[in-house]
Amino acid sequence: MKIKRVTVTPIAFRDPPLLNASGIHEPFALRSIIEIESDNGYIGLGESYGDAPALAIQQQVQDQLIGMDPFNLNQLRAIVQATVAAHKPASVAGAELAPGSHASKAVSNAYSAFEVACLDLQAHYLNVPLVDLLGGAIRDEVPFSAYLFFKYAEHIDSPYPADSWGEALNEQQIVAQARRMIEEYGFKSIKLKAGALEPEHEVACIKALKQAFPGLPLRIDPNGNWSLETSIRMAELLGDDLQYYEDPTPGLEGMAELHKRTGLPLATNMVVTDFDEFRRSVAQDSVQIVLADHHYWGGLRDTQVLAKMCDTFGLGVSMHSNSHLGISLMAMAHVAASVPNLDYACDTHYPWQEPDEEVIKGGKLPFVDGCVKITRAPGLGLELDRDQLGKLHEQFLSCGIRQRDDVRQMRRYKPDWKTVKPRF
Ligand SMILES: O=C([O-])C(=O)C[C@H](O)[C@@H](O)C(=O)[O-]
Ligand SMILES: [Mg+2]
Repeated sequence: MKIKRVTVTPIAFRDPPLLNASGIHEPFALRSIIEIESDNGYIGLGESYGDAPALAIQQQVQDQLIGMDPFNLNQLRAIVQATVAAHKPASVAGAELAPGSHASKAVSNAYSAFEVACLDLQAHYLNVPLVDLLGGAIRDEVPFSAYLFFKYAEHIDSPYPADSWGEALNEQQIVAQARRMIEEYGFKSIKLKAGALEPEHEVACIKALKQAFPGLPLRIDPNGNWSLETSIRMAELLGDDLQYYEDPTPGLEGMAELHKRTGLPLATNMVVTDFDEFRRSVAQDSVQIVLADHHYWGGLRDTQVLAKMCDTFGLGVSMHSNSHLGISLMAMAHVAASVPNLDYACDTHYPWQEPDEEVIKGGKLPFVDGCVKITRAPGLGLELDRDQLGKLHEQFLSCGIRQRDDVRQMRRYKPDWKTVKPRF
């Protein structure tokens, strides 16, 4: 079996005005959809970053895969490495919130984009679910958490009508957002994206969530926007309210000191983003839970390696997300299903994406009781809806955004918005 055709299609989909440590989401999020077709008619799908630098590498790799055996993932890695070495990728503004967009992650992120599509193709050829190529499913239902954001009701100068979630800036609105998400999807744990408003206010929102949903595990993620002192002060207010404390303060050293001073379990997708940082983190006990993300950790199989390393060094493992569609969700679910020590519900932005903006046949994937179900369908069990792909590609062409920049977007609301970090 040989690869006959590789297509990388950039897409844009509507994204709500979600607040974070950098600023605010732009009205469109970018992704790329990868299709790999074999000479005997099988197709594998992948989804990755659609920002210009990531897209440029994917487009440089795509034609080099023609004629390759889709089982030869070592050859894929070599092609990606040579391509990245030849074209030094540009750095990306605001990459800390989307670590896979960072130039240093160019190999792992491009490799991952094509690895998922090759594994999907292999699994279709063998007529088995993709997870079988990862050692088989330890669980066939993968739990996800309700991922809450502070948000405005609508985008500034919005190119489309407001989303149905409304404003969420105070305790009542955040509890209402959680209630809707839990009622619609059945999530059994809650994450609050923080680092956007005053820390005491964000902690008050956690307290309100605790009161409204007693017994549900809670997490807060200020994306490194709190100083060490603020993080300690908030830890005192939070007491034992949290399942884990995600990236409150920047840097491996800051997180190590915070853990030493509070004893709280710290999770990260910011200070441990590759195996070198993993090694440095273990040496100083910076974090206790690593949030994996196959998009920048070098694919599904390297995510399994990361999970094994976490197990070896006594760390927990959970999963990070960025704005994404169903191919990414299913790839996340398949690898999560294969990892024995994935003991936490994974993050997902999927509920924030609009129901009419999915590129797979059948529309948006369901969560049942907060879980994505792994079926026995071959591969990821997904088929592309070409009309939808075309529509979201047209939207990419017309939306004018080529690189995520939450700071630039916030300056449209607040012209003197600073990038200083930590802000609080
Ligand atoms: O856990 C995280 O840090 C994220 O999910 C990063 C994302 O970029 C999030 O901050 C967002 O979507 O604004
Ligand atoms: Mg995070």
